[in-house]
Amino acid sequence: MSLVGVAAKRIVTCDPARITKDNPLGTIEDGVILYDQHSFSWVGPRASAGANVPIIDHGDRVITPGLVDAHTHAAWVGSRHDEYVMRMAGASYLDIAAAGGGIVASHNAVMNASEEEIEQTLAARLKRMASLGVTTCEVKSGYGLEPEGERKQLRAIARVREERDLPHVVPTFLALHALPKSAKASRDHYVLRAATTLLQEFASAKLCEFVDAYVDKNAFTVDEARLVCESAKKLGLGVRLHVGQFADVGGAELAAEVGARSVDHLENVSDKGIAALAKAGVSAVLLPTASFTLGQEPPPVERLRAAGIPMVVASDANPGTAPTESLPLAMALAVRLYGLTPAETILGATRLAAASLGLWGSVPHPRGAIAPGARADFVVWDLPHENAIVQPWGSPKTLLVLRDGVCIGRS
Ligand SMILES: N=CN[C@@H](CCC(=O)O)C(=O)O
Repeated sequence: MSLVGVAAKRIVTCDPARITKDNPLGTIEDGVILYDQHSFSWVGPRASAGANVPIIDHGDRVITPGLVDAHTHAAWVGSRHDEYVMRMAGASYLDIAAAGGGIVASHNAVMNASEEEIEQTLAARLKRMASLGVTTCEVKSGYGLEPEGERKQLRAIARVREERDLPHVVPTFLALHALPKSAKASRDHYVLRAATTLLQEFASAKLCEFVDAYVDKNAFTVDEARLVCESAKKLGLGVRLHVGQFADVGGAELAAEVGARSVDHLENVSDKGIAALAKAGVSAVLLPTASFTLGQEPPPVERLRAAGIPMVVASDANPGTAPTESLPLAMALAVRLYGLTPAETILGATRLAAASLGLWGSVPHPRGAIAPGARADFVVWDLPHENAIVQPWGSPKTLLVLRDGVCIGRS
């Protein structure tokens, strides 16, 4: 495979080998990247680059690793704009659910859609996400709720995953999201089936790499989620959990106990929960677009930072609480509403997000940073500095978005 090169005024590598106190993103001024249609082969200052590779010069622009969106419900169909109007008129999450909105509304839309419709809608959505700089995207099921619905969503995700001109997709079986009407009288059976037959079926068909459960007041209990987490671990799947979006019911402690990769949301968590997460090395996936939509207080960022918990920033793309496809919007809100620094936010939407998905670390070709041997996923921004990425532009500012060394988007 032939090597090509790009140069720019700033190359933000996010490579831990280059990060120092004074250079928190491992940025190379006036740098060059050499890559092929798979991975990076060399990164460094222009003055040290060899002369025998063609180099495209992007001048005064900034290049970063491709963005990694580590929490999305992107395989949805339909729209819930009516529920946003209800929310703005004062209805709560529970009022909306009681009126047939919320997760159940998206469940009905998924049940009425064909696998092809879900596939096409997801592919089109991922294409738009790519134009915003996303090169890897976690996608959850969780609107199917019934076995056939979950199967349909996961199969649609698997088909989209094969497409090389879209972001790399990491599929998650969101096993416990809401109780469908059919299961109201048989909750225990519903949970047990998700944790046993369904999980085994989806794992052996390689339809998921992770399992997820919504552990919260009015959702699922710690004991119910534990059943799913333990089966997932036996099957070699990773665990991510929705925790503390509305109330602290002990989800953080469960995540630590089962060695989850991430706890997501985390607006409500105790000091004990934070200490357990830190000890177990669990990442916190922060979802500022959801708490912005719901008008909630931010998660305890100061306490998470002090405990040394890796903070990931994700879009939570879903039609209800985070009606957006934009990870850059979530990044802007992480800075404006949560008080993350721009550097924390950029790391949280690249290498730390990749690590929470098992894509950084001791894997053959990691994603999430610009470093020799890593997958050639990067973005040439039509911006002069990485700090401009976290301003609320509301419009894409990418010049080129490459996954595995191939262009998958531009604005
Ligand atoms: N909290 C649960 N799940 C989603 C909301 C899904 C929905 O409202 O459709 C979330 O991550 O915010």
